[in-house]
Amino acid sequence: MTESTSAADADRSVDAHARAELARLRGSIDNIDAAIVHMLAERFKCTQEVGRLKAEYRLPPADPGREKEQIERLRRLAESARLDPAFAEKFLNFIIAEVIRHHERIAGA
Ligand SMILES: O=C(O)C(=O)C[C@]1(C(=O)O)C=C[C@@H](O)C=C1
Repeated sequence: MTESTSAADADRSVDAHARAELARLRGSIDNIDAAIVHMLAERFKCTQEVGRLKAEYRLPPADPGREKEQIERLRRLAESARLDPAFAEKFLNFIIAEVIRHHERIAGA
């Protein structure tokens, strides 16, 4: 075997290793994304019920006091999980904004 052939072999095996690692990590990412979708679907099932309850009892769609507690709790959880708390807060606010839109639609129906 020549020197250049063995260098090419080494390159190919690094490529194969990198491709295998990428495929493995992407497999886990796909599983995590699926879990997130399922968890969000369950959360929205609960909030749809909350929306119907609030509409029935003429309660306001948004509850800023509850949101403040949720954000404080989620920021603490994020910190202990080494996740950026600002990101966790933004993510929760994004979800809650969508929930409030659903509540408003239910109340207006
Ligand atoms: O807990 C409620 O009152 C809800 O309507 C649910 C929820 C949420 O998605 O967590 C949404 C809107 C409120 O402002 C607070 C919390």
